[in-house]
Amino acid sequence: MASSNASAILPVGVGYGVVCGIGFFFAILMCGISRLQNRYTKFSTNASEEFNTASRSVKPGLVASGVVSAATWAATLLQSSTVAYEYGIAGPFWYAAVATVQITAFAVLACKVKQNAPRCHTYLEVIYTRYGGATHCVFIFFALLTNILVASQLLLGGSAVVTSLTGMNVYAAIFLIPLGVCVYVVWGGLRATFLCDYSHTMILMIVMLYFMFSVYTTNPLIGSPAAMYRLLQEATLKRPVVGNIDGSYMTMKSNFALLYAIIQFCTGCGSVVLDQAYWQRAIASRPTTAVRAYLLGGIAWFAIPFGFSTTLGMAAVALADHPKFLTYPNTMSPSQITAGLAAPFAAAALLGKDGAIALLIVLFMAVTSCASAELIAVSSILTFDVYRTYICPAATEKQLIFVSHAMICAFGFTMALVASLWNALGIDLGWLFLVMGLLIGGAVFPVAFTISWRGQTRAGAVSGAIGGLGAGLVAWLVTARQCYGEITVATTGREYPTLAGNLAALVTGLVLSVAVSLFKVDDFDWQVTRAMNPSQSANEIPRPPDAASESDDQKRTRNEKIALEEPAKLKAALRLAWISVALLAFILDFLIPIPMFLSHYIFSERFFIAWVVLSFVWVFFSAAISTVLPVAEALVFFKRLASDLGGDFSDRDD
Ligand SMILES: NC(N)=O
Repeated sequence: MASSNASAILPVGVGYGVVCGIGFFFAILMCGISRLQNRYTKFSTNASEEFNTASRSVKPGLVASGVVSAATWAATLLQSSTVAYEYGIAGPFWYAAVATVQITAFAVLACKVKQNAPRCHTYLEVIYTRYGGATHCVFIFFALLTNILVASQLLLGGSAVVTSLTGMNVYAAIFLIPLGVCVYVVWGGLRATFLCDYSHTMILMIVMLYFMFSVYTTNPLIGSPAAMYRLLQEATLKRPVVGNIDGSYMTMKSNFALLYAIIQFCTGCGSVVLDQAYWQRAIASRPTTAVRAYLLGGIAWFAIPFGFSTTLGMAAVALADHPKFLTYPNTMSPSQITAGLAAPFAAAALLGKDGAIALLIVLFMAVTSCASAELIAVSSILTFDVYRTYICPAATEKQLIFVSHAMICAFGFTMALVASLWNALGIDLGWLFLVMGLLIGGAVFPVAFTISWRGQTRAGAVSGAIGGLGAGLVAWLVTARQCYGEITVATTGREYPTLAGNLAALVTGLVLSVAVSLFKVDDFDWQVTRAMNPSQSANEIPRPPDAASESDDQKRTRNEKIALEEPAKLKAALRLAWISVALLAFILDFLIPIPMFLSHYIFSERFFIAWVVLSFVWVFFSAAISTVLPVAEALVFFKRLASDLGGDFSDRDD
């Protein structure tokens, strides 16, 4: 089980300090920011449009930072390092390359939702409007399943690390991590999660650079790319990688890394397309900038798993038999590997207690900022798709806000409960990550087609989702039984069963939704979904006219109206999205890895140094997109806020 604390190198108080102290620090900070927002801007957190969609006004830099944050799970840091430890340099590259293309591909859906349902709150509302209640309920199931799997993975990964480094009780960690997050999300809604995303991503970048500079420039145990290269060559001789050419850690010719990439592709399709958190960021952004935000966010996110695990995952390989490694004289056990402990153990070996604390902080930032995105996403589903649709269609603004708040708390508790259940059953992060795609993959294409293909029928959508789930489960269990003779947690978490299940679910969902729809193809009129929620602006609580510079806001509203009325702009954005995604997929998923795979290339020392330099450059570029761009965009706002605050203080002095 992941909760072993034999290797705890920090006192238990540090675990509680990080989880409670930092959690509540951010809760108080975000509550203060929300008060400033209510006082000095026209956006009130007491309006449900603002609470759940940030008034669809967020600029692309902040959305990009939010995309980076929503996509940065515990797994992004831990699982990517696990695959570096298991498969060598190919693991981090495939992890980052596959998921980056999926995140940027969401730009296409972001554009489609702006074109075809510009006033929806959730993608499920589009399904309800197009196909009615029964189909809606089927997809609510898949949506909530996705959120529960993603959110419980966060807590499972986060708590395993806190427990292993500090000895903190694993259940205490699972329940305390979401507590502070619930407080600030209840207080500030979606805009608070964007601001929190921003601050957490900035800290994450700083700590990541701290690790990178230590490992590759100063640390006495490694200290340079050349030393890392030498240690990885020694590791190849002592612990060659099965399925890699010459057992080398320094090659893209890694059969199991390639298998992993396919599983990652299937899992990632589901966790992007079915996660309301991604749709929410598209919905929150301005129509004409949603595409840019997703392209920037996806490209920026690449640096996180790539940079982090090319550093700490590879350091875990290099130092696995060093006396400072926490498992010395043994190497990591299979359960420690699959729980995601390669990176924490490497951090502790490299930098002792400082490294362990830095790792705890960076992981806590990833877990809490993604948890905030999940909380507000689920709250929107339960508020708009369950409460307003089936329980109280005439709900007032006050009722919607009350339900949103209650659902955030309810989901915070539920994610902790489910994570505790996984932990009690002995299921860890690695298992959940590989299995998730086969449970949700069937619904991926039906959901994507709902917003993008007028021909998909209700029967096509439902049969694709349910048929995909059935096919995924059967392929998974049958393969586990056939390959390993029994169905256990261990055998069902292996590569071949999860590969079979993930592929079966995704492909069956695609084939059934297309084939069944073509049987009696639909000709849906997008005007129906474009007309959804027509009176939303009437729900907004008006802010006092002197509370903000109305001229800016009026200008923005006018621009957005123009954008909505100018389909040509959205068409151009869609073309940009398709071209960028195709180009990125070609470069990252074919041009770079496949020739190296086919030619069985093993990195030379110079090539490895260039690879490491690339990871540094990408992390700096990513930091600029996700931390500098949002501030640059908001300079005008900050100037106005400073003058409003100055005005208030001088009024008080008078
Ligand atoms: N978001 C992921 N796949 O780490």
